[in-house]
Amino acid sequence: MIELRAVTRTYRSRGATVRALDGVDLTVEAGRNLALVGRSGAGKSTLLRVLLGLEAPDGGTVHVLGRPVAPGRADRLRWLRAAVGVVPQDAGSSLDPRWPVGRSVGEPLRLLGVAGDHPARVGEVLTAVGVDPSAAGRRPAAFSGGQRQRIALARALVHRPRLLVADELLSGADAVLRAHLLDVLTGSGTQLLVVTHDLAVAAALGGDAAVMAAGRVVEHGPVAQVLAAPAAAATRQLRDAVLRLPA
Ligand SMILES: Nc1ncnc2c1ncn2[C@@H]1O[C@H](COP(=O)(O)OP(=O)(O)OP(=O)(O)O)[C@@H](O)[C@H]1O
Repeated sequence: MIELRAVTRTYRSRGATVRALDGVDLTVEAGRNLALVGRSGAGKSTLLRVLLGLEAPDGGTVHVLGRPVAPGRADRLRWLRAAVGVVPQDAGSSLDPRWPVGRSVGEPLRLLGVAGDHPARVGEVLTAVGVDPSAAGRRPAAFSGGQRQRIALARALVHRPRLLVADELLSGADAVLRAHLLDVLTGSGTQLLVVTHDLAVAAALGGDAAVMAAGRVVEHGPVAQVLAAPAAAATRQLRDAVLRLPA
């Protein structure tokens, strides 16, 4: 599904050089859920931007479904947009405030030229994420932050992508909403790539975890194994920081 080889991305800001990606190698087989875990600044969002063809790496290669990914004209990346649904960071604010939410959710169907009854599919996917489809005519301001997150998730799932990429979708959510969103994600039948700084979220997703630190993937394996015997210092640090309720 995903193959990154020796991917580097350097930023220069105010005279300083930041190696956001410092030789990333990552292979994700089709059908395996992945949590991309790391502290703030580890390079997770940069990796996603490169993976989604939003930004070019300075070096290395990026393939999705065996096809090379590079930034370019929208029509050249249509296959990638069809294959990958994206819930952006700050998902609740990603909806157009002027549009009824049903229009935002249905937009990928229109842009990708998906055949079928669009309003029916929008209603179906809103129901799946726990939003009453009869509210599809309202604008985002009429919904709570949590509901807007659900709607952004519906928009990412509406065209039945092969892979769903969610950047920190679960971190901002309250515990009950988080549990619900996890159920929706794991029940969607779509392969998942979830970015999180919380190993507890990775554990709840099951599947694999790839841990990033200082622009590299320092550990990658089944999440149970990563948690039981973390090989990298960065993983141990994240594991020891997971909040636990007192007994
Ligand atoms: N456009 C940019 N210009 C300059 N530096 C950048 C830019 N984007 C990212 N960086 C730097 O690259 C490094 C990696 O950032 P990135 O956002 O990928 O990390 P992250 O793991 O996603 O962090 P967070 O969890 O806080 O979103 C950081 O040091 C960041 O400051």
